[in-house]
Amino acid sequence: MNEIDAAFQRLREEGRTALIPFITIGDPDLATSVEIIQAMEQAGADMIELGVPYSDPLADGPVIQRASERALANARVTLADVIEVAAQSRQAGVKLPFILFSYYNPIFQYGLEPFFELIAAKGISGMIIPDLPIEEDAELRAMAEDTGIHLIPLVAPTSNDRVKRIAAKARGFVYCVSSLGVTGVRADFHQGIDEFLSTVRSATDTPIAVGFGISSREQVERFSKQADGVIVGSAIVRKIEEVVPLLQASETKQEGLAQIRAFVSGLKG
Ligand SMILES: O=P(O)(O)OC[C@@H](O)[C@@H](O)c1c[nH]c2ccccc12
Repeated sequence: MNEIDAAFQRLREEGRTALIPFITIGDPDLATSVEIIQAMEQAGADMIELGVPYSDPLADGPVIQRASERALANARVTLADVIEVAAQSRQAGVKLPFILFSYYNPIFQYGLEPFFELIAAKGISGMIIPDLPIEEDAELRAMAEDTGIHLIPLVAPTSNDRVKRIAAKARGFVYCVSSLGVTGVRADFHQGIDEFLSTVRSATDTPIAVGFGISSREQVERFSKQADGVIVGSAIVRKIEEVVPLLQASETKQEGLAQIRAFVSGLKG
């Protein structure tokens, strides 16, 4: 069974909602990313989105754009580097299911065949490709199905009649975007969010998770009532940005990691 499916089954049995952090790999460097992933698991994350830094992150707000710039400036982080960080984290004892998060271009440049060989070999359980719409994903979807690695689709409140088509093919979970626009911490969400989540829920038996703008325990609790998972990216990436100076000095690195751990565990209450 795919690790993402197993995680959701276990969470359902425990009556819990998945906490799914997103972090940009290579921010501030590749070795520290392994330690941040370990901190996420210690803080209670249930699976994790591993972001491939990209030069043109069109769907990202300023926080994640800056994280990508730091990663690309410090270490010129490639797709293969991100996948290697996942493998190193597994070797270090991290049990979390890994979801590779990448725009389509780095995957296309790498080549679909070698890409799937690599992620299958390195223990990636799912992938999210925000700029690959269902209308154009047939070839990649077929390869994902063959390898048993879940292609996790995004649906937005404006997806309307596409929701059913997207949800029907979903694997792993359906990523329900809570608001229009780019990623980034928000005080409120799309006004029709509750009806939207009900629509997605009724369109599939696949778990649904909500992301975009979520940054507090209250917001996590709010969405835990309607979804099987909650995704938090920018708020965590912003905390990492705040503690980068601590992470980059050996005598304060543990303090930096402790602050990240405290922030993420605070989301779970
Ligand atoms: O950052 P936020 O507002 O917490 O949203 C999650 C988001 O970071 C993560 O899932 C993500 C990062 N980049 C994206 C681009 C498109 C959709 C989703 C994403």
